Amino acid sequence: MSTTAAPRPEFRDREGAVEPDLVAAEAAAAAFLKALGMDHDSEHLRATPGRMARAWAEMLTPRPFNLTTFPNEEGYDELVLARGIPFRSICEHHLLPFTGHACVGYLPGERVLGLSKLARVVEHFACRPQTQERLTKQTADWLQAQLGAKAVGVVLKAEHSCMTLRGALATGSSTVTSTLLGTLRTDPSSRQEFLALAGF
Ligand SMILES: Nc1nc2c(ncn2[C@@H]2O[C@H](COP(=O)(O)OP(=O)(O)OP(=O)(O)O)[C@@H](O)[C@H]2O)c(=O)[nH]1
Ligand SMILES: [Zn+2]
Repeated sequence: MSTTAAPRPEFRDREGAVEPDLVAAEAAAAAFLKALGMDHDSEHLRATPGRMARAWAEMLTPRPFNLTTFPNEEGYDELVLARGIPFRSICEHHLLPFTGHACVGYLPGERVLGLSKLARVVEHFACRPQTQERLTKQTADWLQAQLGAKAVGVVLKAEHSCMTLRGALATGSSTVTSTLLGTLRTDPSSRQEFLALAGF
């Protein structure tokens, strides 16, 4: 009996995005350090502009991944939640990192998503200058559009270094954001169940 493999399209939503120019980024990093009065001729700092360029390119370039879904043969109709997904992103206001954990869940329809993809989609949208609100909503909207899920919930809790290591110096503070779609938004008991399972 022949079986037909389920489609596994590679997810890239930034077709046509400009590849990082590491040579130009290194020169800009060197100029940046010089403008801040840093002597990058010292042995420790000599290679720093190149490291800066590669580090920022790494943090701002999403890794493509396969959208592996499976038929929901058992008709599983309860929430699927992945909790404690670590993520790091870059605040678009200061270009400083914010880091935390995500809880991503959905109520399956005809297909279920490979579990690791719940983490990969957060990482995907995190690899760009972001606000926490947008990252939360993009993750939820993507899941709903891709899966035809009956409900989607995303909660992020993060520490913004722009707020803790400088400026307000609000050490230890964290920011929580959530996007609930479908029945998680409209049905108070489903919403309550999701938030209880999410542990927020
Ligand atoms: N809503 C939202 N604001 C953010 C996020 N990341 C950083 N910010 C805020 O963006 C704002 C930028 O404010 P500005 O007044 O232009 O910048 P600033 O002078 O450096 O402000 P301070 O951080 O208060 O020193 C700050 O209040 C940051 O806390 C985010 O993900 N969401
Ligand atoms: Zn910031």
